[in-house]
Amino acid sequence: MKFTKMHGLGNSYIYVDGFREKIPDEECLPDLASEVANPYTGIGSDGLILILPSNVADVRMRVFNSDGSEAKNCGNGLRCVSKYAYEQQHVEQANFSIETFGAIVESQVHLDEEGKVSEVTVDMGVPRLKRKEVPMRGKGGALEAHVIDATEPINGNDYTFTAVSMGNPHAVFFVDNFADAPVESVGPLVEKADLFPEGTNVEFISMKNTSEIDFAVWERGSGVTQACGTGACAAVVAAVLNGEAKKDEAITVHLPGGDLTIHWSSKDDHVWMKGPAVTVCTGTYFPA
Ligand SMILES: N[C@@H](CCC[C@H](N)C(=O)O)C(=O)O
Repeated sequence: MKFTKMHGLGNSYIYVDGFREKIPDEECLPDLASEVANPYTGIGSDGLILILPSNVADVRMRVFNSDGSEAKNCGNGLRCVSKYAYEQQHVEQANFSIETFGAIVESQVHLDEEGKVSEVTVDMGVPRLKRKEVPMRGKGGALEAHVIDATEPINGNDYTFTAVSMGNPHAVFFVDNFADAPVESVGPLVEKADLFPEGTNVEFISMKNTSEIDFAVWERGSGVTQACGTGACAAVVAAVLNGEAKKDEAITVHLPGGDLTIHWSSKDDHVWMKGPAVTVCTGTYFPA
């Protein structure tokens, strides 16, 4: 199976081109994702992404985490899929659409002087804020309410966070001491809490000022990663909802792997993400 390894700020996936390659049977995909992600016996990545033809958009993206679970969205993946689709001429224009699990997003590639895609802007759509949309468990009217700076019990302790869906779920924690953010202790505990029927990605953020955010993440299905594009969008949404940042202002999110520029537009409520996409290598993988 031919593959391309790409990363967005160190959040790396193995990309398989379904326009050219026969994609393995559906039931094999979770195991394949775990296998290719393994740094010792596989290629090494945060998961697997399929680039596929679409009936409703120019390209379709499917994302599998390194534990084999399928995710509904991936911001860094969208930028890498955009670079791949443009450079491999699956699309002809610099602006095109990508089908994700349940949504269609618009992407625009930016070229360097050699005509290669260096950066990509993606319209990440409208954040979903209702408890039932995240999704989070709750009763009656609470399911319609937003979860902003809310304190919820998890495994007998109280945790305060803001919940945002960017097509996938995020629990965003503001931390005072960013260097000591409990990413590896609180991250997995919240990821798998019963409160989140589909699990959640968990972000720890700290405002440097009103236009810069320090960011660390525990990703659902992959653990600590260098970057999470949807997580960075959720962080900006959480910052605005908590009065720490403003809509329509470009916010720089400092992730472990580098910076993303995000803004939440008041015009149409859409969140926009701009950042790099990088090709690491291509090769042939021999499935077990
Ligand atoms: N790294 C991604 C998100 C990948 C999926 C996520 N772990 C989930 O299960 O929702 C990004 O850049 O957004």
